Amino acid sequence: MTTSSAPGKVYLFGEHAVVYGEPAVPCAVGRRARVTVEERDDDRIRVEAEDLSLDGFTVTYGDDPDDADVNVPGDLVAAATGYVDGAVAQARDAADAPDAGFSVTIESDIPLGAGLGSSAAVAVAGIDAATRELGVELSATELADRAYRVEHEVQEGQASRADTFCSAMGGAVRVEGDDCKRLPDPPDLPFVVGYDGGAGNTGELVAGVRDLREQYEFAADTVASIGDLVREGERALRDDDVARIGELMDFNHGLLSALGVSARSLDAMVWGARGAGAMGAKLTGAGGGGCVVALDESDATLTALEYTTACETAFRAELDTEGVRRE
Ligand SMILES: Nc1ncnc2c1ncn2[C@@H]1O[C@H](COP(=O)(O)OP(=O)(O)OP(=O)(O)O)[C@@H](O)[C@H]1O
Ligand SMILES: C[C@@](O)(CCO)CC(=O)[O-]
Ligand SMILES: [Mg+2]
Repeated sequence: MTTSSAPGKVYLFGEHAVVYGEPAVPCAVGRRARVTVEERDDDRIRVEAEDLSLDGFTVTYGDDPDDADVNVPGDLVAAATGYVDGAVAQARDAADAPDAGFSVTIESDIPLGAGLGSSAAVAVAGIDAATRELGVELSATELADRAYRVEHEVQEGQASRADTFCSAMGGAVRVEGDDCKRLPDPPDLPFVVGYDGGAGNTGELVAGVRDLREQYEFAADTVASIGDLVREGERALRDDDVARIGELMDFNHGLLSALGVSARSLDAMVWGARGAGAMGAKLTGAGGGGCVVALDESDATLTALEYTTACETAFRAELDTEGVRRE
């Protein structure tokens, strides 16, 4: 039996634009998905996940999708297992064990579909645990690449390397196309996260921006403007200028909102944070619902979010400098 964990992330800047080759800077945070894998005597996959919004599920399936033994409504099986299935396929490929069967258990404190990179964390930790269970040790770079391939497939070709590279490496990273690098650990960024209890579907939200970008030149210009903003944000990071980082986060939220990926709840939390004196606040990840990230050294934003109707829970998040971890 083998267990690995990997962190979730928040975006300082650049989500969605990074899918079209612009730069992005996500930061790993101290919320993790833990995946335990045990090889089976048969070629079936059994997935047990207790932390899903579905109040947990157990799914056992083989190559024939009709023979799945599930305790969740059938239409949720793909949603619940897509990334795990992809991770298993990558592990079988890496270990040249096409018929390996696994029992997979997932525990996670990363809310699903909330913009904190739960899919990337599950994919990274799942590939690492399954390959090590088969006696293969992959580097963090290869794990990131294989996990990217999972997201790219599940999201039907609409994924960047940002989430999975960040989850594999930890810390703050810069991703632009295939160019992925770990940045020097940024200054002490006082992250506060607000969560509306909802979720967005990354594949659908990314498709919406793709369609806008194809339909309107000014939408493509908006995506390019996010790229310019990220390059300015990198200068602010190098200068340890947290106030300017916050200003750019505010601006980034406005551009994402123009691209249609914010939501009433996310805007309410962003304005609640700003009203409390946060240095900056923006949605994080795919959007559509889920989380916002704000910068505030005081507890004012945390308190303001707790009293914001749209916010189900608010919490502080710390930069996690460790990526995938062998438990
Ligand atoms: N604890 C878990 N157990 C099993 N599958 C999970 C778990 N957490 C996430 N997943 C998988 O990841 C999917 C959510 O991924 P999605 O990309 O839509 O959101 P996210 O990664 O949380 O947010 P974002 O991509 O915006 O950062 C779930 O539908 C499920 O397939
Ligand atoms: C929306 C997006 O940019 C980030 C999702 O967390 C998608 C991706 O980069 O794969
Ligand atoms: Mg995701």
